[in-house]
Amino acid sequence: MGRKHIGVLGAGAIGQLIFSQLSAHILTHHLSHSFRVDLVSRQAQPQSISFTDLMGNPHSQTLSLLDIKSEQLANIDVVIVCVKAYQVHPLVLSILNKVKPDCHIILLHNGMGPHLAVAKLLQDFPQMGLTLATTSQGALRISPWHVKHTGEGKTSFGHFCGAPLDEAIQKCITNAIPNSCWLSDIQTALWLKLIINCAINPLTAYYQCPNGQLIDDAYQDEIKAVISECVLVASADGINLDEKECCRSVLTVCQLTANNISSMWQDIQSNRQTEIEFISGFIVNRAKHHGIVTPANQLNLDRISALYQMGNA
Ligand SMILES: NC(=O)C1=CN([C@@H]2O[C@H](COP(=O)(O)OP(=O)(O)OC[C@H]3O[C@@H](n4cnc5c(N)ncnc54)[C@H](OP(=O)(O)O)[C@@H]3O)[C@@H](O)[C@H]2O)C=CC1
Ligand SMILES: CC(C)(CO)C(=O)C(=O)O
Repeated sequence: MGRKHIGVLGAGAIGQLIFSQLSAHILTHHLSHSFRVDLVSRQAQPQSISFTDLMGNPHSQTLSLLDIKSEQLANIDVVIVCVKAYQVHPLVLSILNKVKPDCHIILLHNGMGPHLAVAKLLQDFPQMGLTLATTSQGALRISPWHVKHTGEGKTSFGHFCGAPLDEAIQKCITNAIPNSCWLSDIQTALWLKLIINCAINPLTAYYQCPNGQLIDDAYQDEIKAVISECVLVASADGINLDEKECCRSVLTVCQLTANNISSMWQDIQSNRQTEIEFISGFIVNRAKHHGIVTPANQLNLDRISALYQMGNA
């Protein structure tokens, strides 16, 4: 096997975290003859990035950084796309003709929907394949090139369509990322994460509270209504989830991340575009497709869209 080239696309919080984990693994296990990892960015290029681990220890990672427009994209065997849900489709569209004809694409983001559009794009690239992933690791970008690992958590990967990912690369990725695994059924894991985001993100952004506050009785009716609608839509989409288990998972995440400011509340605070269209919006759209009504998710979609518009008026 020749040296496999992994490109981490998107030098944000999660992209820098995944890049740091992969490059530390390749370095400490002397695997640089088999694997190379580059962070692919559209930003000006520093020599190194800083990474603060969960214990608060600082690390400096020599950066192997490619410009998104570089011709070296043509050497990449697999790209791990770590951008916001609304950035996925334009980014993938912009690289498809630049990477290897059999390049494998891994999407790692919150929310759901972009994979369907990407799978459509891949119909014109029959040698390519698509893997989907979800993570509950936490990362915070302290400055453009300094990311802090803020929470450990599981990362799951699974095949979606096209050619499957080379097993040696799969193994390298799961060995490098703590608590990560390859699942035969990634869809159920993605739906569960989607439901957690539908329940927590819009409510914390609307009520302007940390995740832990949603444990209060005052929020339980709203949370249950959101989850109940999501489970119904998931079932219509062929994914069977237990409503009570979903409620327990949401509660557990609120407890484990009690002091977290959800990504959606952070986005609203900074007047940044949110991922609401791919969280509550995905549920509302799939519900319409199946003729199901989802007033609780529609309310969250409307509330967050209005908050974003107010912030940008
Ligand atoms: N942060 C976290 O703890 C967690 C995040 N997630 C999810 O992971 C995904 C990524 O989140 P996060 O890393 O926090 O987001 P960030 O906004 O920090 O990172 C996204 C990065 O992608 C870059 N980017 C966007 N479009 C392009 C493009 N066309 N070409 C090159 N680079 C591009 C952005 O560049 P620029 O800086 O120039 O805009 C930015 O650096 C989201 O879906 C999020 O919800 C999931 C779990 C935890
Ligand atoms: C799980 C949760 C809600 C943690 O904050 C998250 O994924 C987010 O903030 O986007």
